[in-house]
Amino acid sequence: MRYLEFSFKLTPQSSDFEDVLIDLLGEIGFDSFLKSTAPDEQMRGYIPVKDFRETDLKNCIADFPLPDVDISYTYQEAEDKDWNEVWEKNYFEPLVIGDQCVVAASFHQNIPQAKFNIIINPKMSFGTGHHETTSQMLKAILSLDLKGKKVLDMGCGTGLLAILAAMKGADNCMAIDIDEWCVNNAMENLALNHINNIEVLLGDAAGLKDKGPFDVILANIHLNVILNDMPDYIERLNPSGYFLTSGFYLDDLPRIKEKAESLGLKLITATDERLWCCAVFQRIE
Ligand SMILES: C[S@@+](CC[C@H](N)C(=O)[O-])C[C@H]1O[C@@H](n2cnc3c(N)ncnc32)[C@H](O)[C@@H]1O
Repeated sequence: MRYLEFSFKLTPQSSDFEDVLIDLLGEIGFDSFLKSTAPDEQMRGYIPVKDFRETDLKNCIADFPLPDVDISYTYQEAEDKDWNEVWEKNYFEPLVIGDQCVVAASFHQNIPQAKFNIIINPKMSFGTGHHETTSQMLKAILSLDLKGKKVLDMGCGTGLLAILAAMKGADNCMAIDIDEWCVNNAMENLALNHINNIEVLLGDAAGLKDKGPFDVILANIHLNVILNDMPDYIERLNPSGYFLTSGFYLDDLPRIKEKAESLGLKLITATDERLWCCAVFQRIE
């Protein structure tokens, strides 16, 4: 898939402002980001060429919710083939969640071992475990007993969450993403981890009608998709089943909770890291 690579200059520069911009860009089709790691370095964002509409981007910047932040950008076409190398050289270190879970790439050396060892070749797909939403989802999955459970991972990205669920004993998992690149990358990652009980599909909530039901549904996407598609997800969730969701800010938890409660869910736990929230709900009706 052809991508555009954007460099965003935020003045003043701040990691929190970048997080807010990432959230907004996610809503207009950007699906991968590299935050700045040094003063004067520019944050980068990636969007499939087919999804880019400059008016959406201009509106997004004009409506930026924090006052006194100036945002400018430049862009160029990114070649798919470069990205694995960029990650490999600069960004992707193994993620270690205590002695429970390690996420590493096949090019890493001397990887620490844990109960669940996952290999991911991230390419352009979101979901190496390094984003606060993914790492909180991993921790939430680690806290559940998934033996024999049917799991749905909506917005699977690299497939990382579904892979951990399968390693924890889940059965008949399904992983779905709207982006063909992610679907291919997820299938590659399943093979790398020798997982053969996850079906990966291209699509969104509209394709769920004849699927499931599921005991556990995972959805780390973003606020608008979760609010909009939650009824379709929950229709496929078994009684007492769990809905684990992230991709939104802690400030938006009340909206997510209100929607979830209207669908017969009860909030069990909510965590937050660097403004990002992850919530675990259980179906009580
Ligand atoms: C924030 S990433 C999460 C990836 C991975 N599940 C993780 O936890 O790291 C969101 C993913 O959702 C996908 N996505 C966006 N809108 C979607 C929709 N309406 N239905 C299904 N997937 C969607 C994107 O392509 C992207 O791969």
